[in-house]
Amino acid sequence: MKIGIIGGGSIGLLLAHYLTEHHEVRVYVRSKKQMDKMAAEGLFFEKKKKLINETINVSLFSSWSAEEELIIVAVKQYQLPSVLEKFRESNRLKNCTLLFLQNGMGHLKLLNELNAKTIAVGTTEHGANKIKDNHVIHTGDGLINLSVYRGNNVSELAELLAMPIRNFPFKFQEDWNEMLLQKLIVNAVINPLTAVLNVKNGMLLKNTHFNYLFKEYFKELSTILNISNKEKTFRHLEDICRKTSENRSSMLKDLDEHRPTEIDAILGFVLEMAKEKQLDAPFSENYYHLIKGKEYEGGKN
Ligand SMILES: NC(=O)C1=CN([C@@H]2O[C@H](COP(=O)(O)OP(=O)(O)OC[C@H]3O[C@@H](n4cnc5c(N)ncnc54)[C@H](OP(=O)(O)O)[C@@H]3O)[C@@H](O)[C@H]2O)C=CC1
Ligand SMILES: CC(C)(CO)C(=O)C(=O)O
Repeated sequence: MKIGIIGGGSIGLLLAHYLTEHHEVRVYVRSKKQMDKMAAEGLFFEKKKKLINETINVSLFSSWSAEEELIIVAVKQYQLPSVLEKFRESNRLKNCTLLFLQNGMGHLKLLNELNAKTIAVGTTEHGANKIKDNHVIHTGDGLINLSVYRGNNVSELAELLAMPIRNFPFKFQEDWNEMLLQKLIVNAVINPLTAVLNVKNGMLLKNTHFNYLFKEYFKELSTILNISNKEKTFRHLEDICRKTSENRSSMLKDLDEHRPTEIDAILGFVLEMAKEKQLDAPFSENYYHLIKGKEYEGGKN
């Protein structure tokens, strides 16, 4: 199958490496510098200190013309508007299946107006880190959950699922809302807390004061998001925190590196839900503004 990956960042390059095994893949980047480097030197894929150099088809996204059956969008949530603008200009989008892999749920309302054949959403449980324009490190094994958000022609997703890739599983989920909520709650608790407190994920369990905030904040979020099995979800959250105890969360890293964060996609969405349901959200509101304030200050901790 022909697959286009929009965004040659950590997740885009990770996907390019693994999907090339069974599919005809092309990565669409936005800078000519990155395209030239990848074209000249290939992609360097690193895992557990083993380095592979391979050829990957690469083009500028400005030249994208919806030729692929499956388009995977691997940009950050706040980078979606310019991608969607180009999608809307294409009269061939109706033939494509789009798969969006952004964290959070703030982007869903943006997808409704697209006239693609099928719109799928996914959550990524891998860790990946792009260290150069053509060098990505697979830092943590996981899986990608997929679900259909709109449309009923799932042939491209079925093809993806039917050709298993070693160490890179895809898992189909019936309920997109439940799938995204489970990931949202993890990111909504761990990311803002670690970013405000400037600590690794594990410290939210180890430091009794931070752990108190972790628990109280989960209670607020699980009410706003109407989480049905609160105990099970809380255990899952603790488990992720334990498994990633040495990680600096992506939000903390974004602030460290003076980049915008995905706070709008994550807590912006939570605050909209709270408003809709007329629920108080003191923790969420505070963490939202603390992170926005840090972004404004240039992310200096
Ligand atoms: N990295 C990880 O381990 C994980 C990431 N995720 C989620 O996956 C999503 C992607 O994250 P990640 O890969 O880390 O992010 P990165 O910032 O590494 O990559 C985003 C890429 O998108 C590119 N991009 C932005 N706008 C455009 C455009 N208009 N056309 C073409 N390319 C564009 C950027 O290009 P440029 O470099 O030129 O700015 C960048 O290379 C996020 O929502 C994140 O939360 C989820 C779980 C784990
Ligand atoms: C699971 C977690 C919290 C791991 O750090 C993550 O997804 C992130 O940092 O964005």
